[in-house]
Amino acid sequence: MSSSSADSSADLYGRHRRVLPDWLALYYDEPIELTHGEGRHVWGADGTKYLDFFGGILTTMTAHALPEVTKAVAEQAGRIIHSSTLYLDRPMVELAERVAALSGIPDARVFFTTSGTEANDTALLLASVYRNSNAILAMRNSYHGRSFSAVGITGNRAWSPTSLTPLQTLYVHGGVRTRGPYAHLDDAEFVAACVADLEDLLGHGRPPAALIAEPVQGVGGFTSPPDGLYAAFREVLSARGVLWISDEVQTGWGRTGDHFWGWQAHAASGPPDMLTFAKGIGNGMSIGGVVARAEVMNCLDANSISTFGGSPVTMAAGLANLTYLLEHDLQGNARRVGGLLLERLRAACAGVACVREVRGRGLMLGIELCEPGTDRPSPERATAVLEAARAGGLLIGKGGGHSTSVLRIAPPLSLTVAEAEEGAAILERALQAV
Ligand SMILES: Cc1ncc(COP(=O)(O)O)c(C=O)c1O
Repeated sequence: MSSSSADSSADLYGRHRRVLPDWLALYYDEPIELTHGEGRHVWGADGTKYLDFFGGILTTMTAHALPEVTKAVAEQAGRIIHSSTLYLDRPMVELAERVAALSGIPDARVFFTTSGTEANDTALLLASVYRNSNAILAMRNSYHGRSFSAVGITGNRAWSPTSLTPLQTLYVHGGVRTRGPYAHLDDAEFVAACVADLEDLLGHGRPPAALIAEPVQGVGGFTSPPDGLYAAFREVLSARGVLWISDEVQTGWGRTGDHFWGWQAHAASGPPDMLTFAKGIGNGMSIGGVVARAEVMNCLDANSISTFGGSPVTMAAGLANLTYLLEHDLQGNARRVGGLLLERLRAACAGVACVREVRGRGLMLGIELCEPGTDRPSPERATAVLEAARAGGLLIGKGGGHSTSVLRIAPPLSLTVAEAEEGAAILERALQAV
């Protein structure tokens, strides 16, 4: 079944440590080697079955080993694996048509990449050229990827190892409602204070090309801005011609339940000028991309390609996955089962002293942990709960920016009610144990 016939997972870990970078994040004291999956479950090399509440960091959107996707990939691989953007690529055109129609962006053009990072890099390039400015506004606590430009605009120091960046970034308040200098204000006052900050920032330096924002901060710990904040920002920015880039890498494809895209929760401000996507669309195959108004997308006057972007095999996976997602209304399932799971988790956490907040939308739920009786984040407890959940047969994620004190729950969108109950019970026991 796996390379475990050659050596154990522990030996593999030793080899991993010798040949891969130290900064490559691995979960668990004894990291898990996954060999296969089915539906919402995965199996370790030692035969242990896990209920998967993190879906490969929100990439397994529909289900593990979904037969429709596997078949589409195998059939396309049997025809041609790669042709590059130099030749016509039918699956790419067909997926672009569907994504453009779904995006809500008028006169939309789609450019496919191989990751969320590359998608954001492309959006930043387009914005900079379109506006003739390399100044970018980004939200505090955000995460946008690991390229030089993307880490440069990532407002989460834990993920941004350099202050040297090709872009001039200005960080805007508002990503995190409950921490920072404005934590004591109510929502309306908070919005007003953040807008005043933004206006102040706009008074300095060169006019920014764009603001990039996640509708719900993902790596930052599944935090949503208060109602009205993004709409108020949009009003200030569009009056000055500053573009809005919605980073939908985590929030796209119905993940948040109520909406297909995260930006739709802030719909008063209309569709963004650009949106970037990745993760779930390929159900694990590497697809990323940018959707932009034609005028913005076509502003480049130099040739540009992505050798592997839009590759037929990944596009075939995307088409099959998207079809399944829509035909089975997995967004609706995320809303219903996610709502039940949220309720169940809130009940499980009531009275647990180290739980600061249980929050989220759809199947993007977070449990923030703190030192009991204080407001101090507790990354140690988050790690301990992660380990205890694993011991109980459940895989979850963690996040939360600098402190990594938020348990992140983001199962495949086909999660059943029974599985939600089962996972919540395991988590409840793990929290009690910690
Ligand atoms: C919101 C957001 N943007 C961009 C990225 C980068 O995507 P990738 O890891 O595919 O490069 C991530 C990855 O977690 C993300 O969460």
